[in-house]
Amino acid sequence: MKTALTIAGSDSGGGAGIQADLKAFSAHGVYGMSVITAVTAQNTVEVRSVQDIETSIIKDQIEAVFDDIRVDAVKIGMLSSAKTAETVAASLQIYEPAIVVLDPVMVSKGGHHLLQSDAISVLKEKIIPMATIITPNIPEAEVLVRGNIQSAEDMMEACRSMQSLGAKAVLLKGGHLNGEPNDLLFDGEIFTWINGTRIHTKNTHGTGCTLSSAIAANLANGASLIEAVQEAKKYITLAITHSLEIGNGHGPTHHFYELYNNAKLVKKLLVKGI
Ligand SMILES: Nc1ncnc2c1ncn2[C@@H]1O[C@H](COP(=O)(O)OP(=O)(O)O)[C@@H](O)[C@H]1O
Ligand SMILES: Cc1ncc(COP(=O)(O)O)c(N)n1
Repeated sequence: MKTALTIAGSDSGGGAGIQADLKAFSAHGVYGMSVITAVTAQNTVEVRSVQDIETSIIKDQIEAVFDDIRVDAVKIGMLSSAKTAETVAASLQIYEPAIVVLDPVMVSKGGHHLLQSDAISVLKEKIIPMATIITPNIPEAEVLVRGNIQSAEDMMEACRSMQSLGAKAVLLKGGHLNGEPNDLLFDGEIFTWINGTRIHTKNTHGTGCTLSSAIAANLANGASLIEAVQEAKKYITLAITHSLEIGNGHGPTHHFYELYNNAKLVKKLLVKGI
């Protein structure tokens, strides 16, 4: 069985962060592991408080996993502080994981800051250069490139600028712009639009976490970058289509194990002509 490790924050409400990542890994048939960077007291409405985990414990968690278990892919989410980002960068440098999917989480759907501003330079200088792919949304990309992104041309320019920070590829998510949620993949040479259809729901808590974890799981399972992203887009679309009316705020996406796996099985059988 392939394995994936998420390095991210805990969401007590279960919709985003570590909890969403592990659910997405399982739905893809990948063995999930976790390094917790921060504990958030959170539900579908708000983030009430955040406790950063001591950096020595973050380092220990990373070492405990890598010293014992083969890690096929790493997904990085909420890093919270500059010292946490420094610790994650230094620890990963020792193990040099081949696949790193970075979701540069900055602000929650409810507007709570999940990354302190002095951590942005560490993210840019030390974490992004080790990423196979980074998956910013529009507001996160605007912080990383220090500019406004409104059009398709702006998205292309932002991708180029972020890729030049050292990531192998960039998936700029268009969900925060008006119109269809079309994402743009740039691998350093080719631009590919990964188009979507907007689902009208408020239940989008954890969509970014889910998408990046699905990409990590697909890469762990041996998919090419473009296949990993295209399949993950199908997965997140299904997960939003069947999102859950849980809580009073932004409800979580549904990690639709049976439907997702059945859909893949039917496709396989059709290809084989069975
Ligand atoms: N209402 C929606 N309907 C369909 N797809 C969406 C919707 N909102 C976001 N997406 C897609 O979900 C994925 C996660 O994006 P986004 O919500 O922008 O992430 P984040 O949680 O980082 O803000 C992207 O592929 C985006 O295009
Ligand atoms: C621990 C943690 N990590 C990430 C997010 C972002 O998810 P969203 O953008 O859907 O609020 C979150 N709310 N909490």
